[in-house]
Amino acid sequence: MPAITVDNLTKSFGQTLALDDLSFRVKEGEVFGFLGPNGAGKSTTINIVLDFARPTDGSVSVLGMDAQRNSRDIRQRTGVLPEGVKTYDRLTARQHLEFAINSKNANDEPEALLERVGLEDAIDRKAGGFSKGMSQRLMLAMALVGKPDLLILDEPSTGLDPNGAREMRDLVREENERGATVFFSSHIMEQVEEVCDRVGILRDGEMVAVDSVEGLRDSVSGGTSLRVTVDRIDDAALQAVRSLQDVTRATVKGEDPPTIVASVNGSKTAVLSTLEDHGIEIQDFQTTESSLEDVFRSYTTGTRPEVHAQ
Ligand SMILES: Nc1ncnc2c1ncn2[C@@H]1O[C@H](COP(=O)(O)OP(=O)(O)OP(=O)(O)O)[C@@H](O)[C@H]1O
Repeated sequence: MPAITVDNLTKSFGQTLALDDLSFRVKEGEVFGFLGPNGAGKSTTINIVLDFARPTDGSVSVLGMDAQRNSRDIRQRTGVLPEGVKTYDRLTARQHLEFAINSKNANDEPEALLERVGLEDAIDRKAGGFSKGMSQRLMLAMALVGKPDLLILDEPSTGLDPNGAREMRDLVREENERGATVFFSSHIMEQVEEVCDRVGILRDGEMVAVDSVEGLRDSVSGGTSLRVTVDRIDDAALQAVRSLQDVTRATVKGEDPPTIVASVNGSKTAVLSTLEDHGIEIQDFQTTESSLEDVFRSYTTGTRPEVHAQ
């Protein structure tokens, strides 16, 4: 049973079509990164999953239950970090957690939870004096209450410094190892790379790709750039490289010594052996993965790519 099933979901706000017949699944036990540029519809989707907003059409089921009819039961088993941190100025960190623990009938210790998010020293301070990152950490600690089966985190790294962002990734991993399914949104591809089993890319309310980060990289043409420094190059050798099945492009940069820059989707050794077969001596070579920025850009700007889904 998937942890989240979104079927043909549509949401309009007046003339704005925020979600357009959106369908996808989040498998039980996986970390699923929900990516998209500003305004793509990530928060709208999450709000419908949590029944904070109602769909115009379509349906959502969470942990096998209908998102609208069983929202109370779903929330008991789900930890949520909503978009836009809202803490209560007059309550301390401890009081925030006591509130969350009571409402979930859980038996967690506030100290232990705050320690996990690096906020133990501020346990008896009022949240009104917290920085953005501290508030975000507190909200995250609240999401962890009751060992939820599903964690839904909307832009969890907002307001966190690089250390905080790394700790956030560690927490996601720990929770996943405990058995929780994690669904989190981000508009920064790099943030999802280390922790996500799969990534879904949303654009204008439609899913344009669902795959592993590796798979997404491979799907973008010229996924890897190979640079080969050689003693010399001739037309025949260059044409032979260009005609290889896995090579989408090959150019020569520099003269002394020349460097061949090739976009390769598969085997890189074929490029090297083809050059050697033409009597060309390889002095050095290196490969560069296309950056995740490139992948994200290729799916979210310009003309729409073919849907690449698993
Ligand atoms: N309450 C609302 N009223 C009107 N339009 C809305 C409302 N909520 C969202 N929208 C519109 O729906 C679209 C999707 O917005 P949404 O907040 O879901 O995007 P997002 O992917 O979460 O963006 P961001 O990364 O900026 O948070 C946008 O065009 C937005 O203006």
